Amino acid sequence: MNIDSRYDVTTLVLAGGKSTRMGRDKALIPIGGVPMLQLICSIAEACTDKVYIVTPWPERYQKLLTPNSKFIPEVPLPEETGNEPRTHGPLVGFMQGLAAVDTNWVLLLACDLPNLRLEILQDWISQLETIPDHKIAALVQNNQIWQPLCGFYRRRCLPELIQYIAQGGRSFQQWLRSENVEVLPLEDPEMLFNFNSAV
Ligand SMILES: Nc1nc2c(ncn2[C@@H]2O[C@H](COP(=O)(O)OP(=O)(O)OP(=O)(O)O)[C@@H](O)[C@H]2O)c(=O)[nH]1
Ligand SMILES: [Mg+2]
Repeated sequence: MNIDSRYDVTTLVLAGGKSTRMGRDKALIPIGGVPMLQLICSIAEACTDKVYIVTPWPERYQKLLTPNSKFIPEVPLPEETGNEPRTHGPLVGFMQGLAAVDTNWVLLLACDLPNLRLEILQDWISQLETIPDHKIAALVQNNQIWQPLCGFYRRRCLPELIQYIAQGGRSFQQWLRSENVEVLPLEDPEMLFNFNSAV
């Protein structure tokens, strides 16, 4: 891996979902004895210099914090009323995290990727410098569907993202359809397996 690359990438880990399908907080499910959020942050710390957890409830995860990770507390958007649940989807969480980043690239990760592999992330990071300037993201694609929660975004996509969200957009797929995205290679799709229901 190009040793300079890790310093130009910040990891944002999204941990603000309601785990409705799973029925319990996916971030806390242990994998080999380690809560999944902690596992993801440890892997992220091994390949990027800065790691931020974007969540509306930092106090819930305080004890899991790995040495070089910090919280970005998520706040409701102005149009969200006090009666609504304090969560608004991964795209808004990503936007709020991105606003706090000062590197050119962001590695965005869900908190429920039990098969995440450090060496694959390192390999991707080492290739970031070859991605053409006009591409705002580099993601795995399966059957025309982008895998938005395990891939890279340029920080400069923030103004476009703010605009899309201000217009009411909340869908990664829809937003990405209007952007230039590089396809990331992934031989084994198992790495992107995520937990959604108890099996
Ligand atoms: N920060 C933040 N993360 C979110 C939000 N909604 C979902 N996520 C995260 O996005 C990732 C993928 O979300 P899902 O797989 O849909 O998980 P979920 O929303 O908790 O589960 P469901 O309620 O079953 O959809 C997980 O890491 C979630 O924690 C949100 O509003 N804010
Ligand atoms: Mg969800």
